Amino acid sequence: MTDTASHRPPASAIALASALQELARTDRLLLALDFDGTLAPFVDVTRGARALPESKAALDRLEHLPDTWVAYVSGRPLSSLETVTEADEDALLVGSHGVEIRFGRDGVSLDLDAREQDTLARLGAALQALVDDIPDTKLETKPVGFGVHYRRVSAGRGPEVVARAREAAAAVSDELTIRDGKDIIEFSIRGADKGDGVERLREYTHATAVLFAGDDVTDEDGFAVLHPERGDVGIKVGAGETAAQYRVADERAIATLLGLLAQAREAHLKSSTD
Ligand SMILES: O=P(O)(O)OC[C@H]1O[C@H](O[C@H]2O[C@H](CO)[C@@H](O)[C@H](O)[C@H]2O)[C@H](O)[C@@H](O)[C@@H]1O
Repeated sequence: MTDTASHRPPASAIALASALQELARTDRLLLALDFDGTLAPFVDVTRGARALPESKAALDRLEHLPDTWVAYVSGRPLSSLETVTEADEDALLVGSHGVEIRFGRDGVSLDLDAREQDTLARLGAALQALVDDIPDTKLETKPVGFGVHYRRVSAGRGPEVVARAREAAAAVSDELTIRDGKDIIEFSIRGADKGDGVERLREYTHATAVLFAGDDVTDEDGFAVLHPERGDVGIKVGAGETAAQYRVADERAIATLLGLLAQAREAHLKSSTD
């Protein structure tokens, strides 16, 4: 097998603990975190998802420390991300897979042109007709696209939903960005990705090292822009091929790591002011 980043087995737990200790000592630390499947366990009702309390507590500690930023990088629309993260108005949020950005009180304007608005309207109509026709599917409307959810569809019928959604979308436009997620297929009229979001965050915070964690295929764009040789740390949550250096089992493991990182960062900042 070729030793490309995505085929290399992620390093051990001991190596990860040591990388986090090193990360805690960086001058300007950015945590850029995927939400669903990384901080929050999956649930049927999308607006009901919340970060595990242990993760939320660790992130609250971290975001109150000097030279430390916590950002959420998600496929969710910003409005939905604001709700589920319970973020305050200073939060750093990247929504819609990198298309929507809200850094603190600076808003975001998408300025869709007439052609984009038309494509969006026709795409919405086509996918709405589809979910109306397939029981237990649901359409999620996003500022630049739509997600067809099929978590509640009976086992084994997912591929059929995906195939029919692809077909319906293809009839509208052949220029869509298509993302297969966990029990969701998404179509977007704009093509930014989570890597763009992480890069924007890095520029905005002037971070000297970045932690990015994610569970899904779309998070691979985030791992791809990391620089491990400069101290960045990428953590894949769960199974699947990845370019991340490290892997953990689930959201609970992420909560534990965030607690350890908060402790190490607090200790480092305290020792540098003593
Ligand atoms: O980038 P993420 O923060 O991981 O967001 C990815 C998608 O998350 C949401 O859908 C997923 O979570 C739902 C709630 O647990 C679950 O019901 C669904 O099956 C999952 O696909 C969100 O609704 C999507 O917009 C995001 O793209």
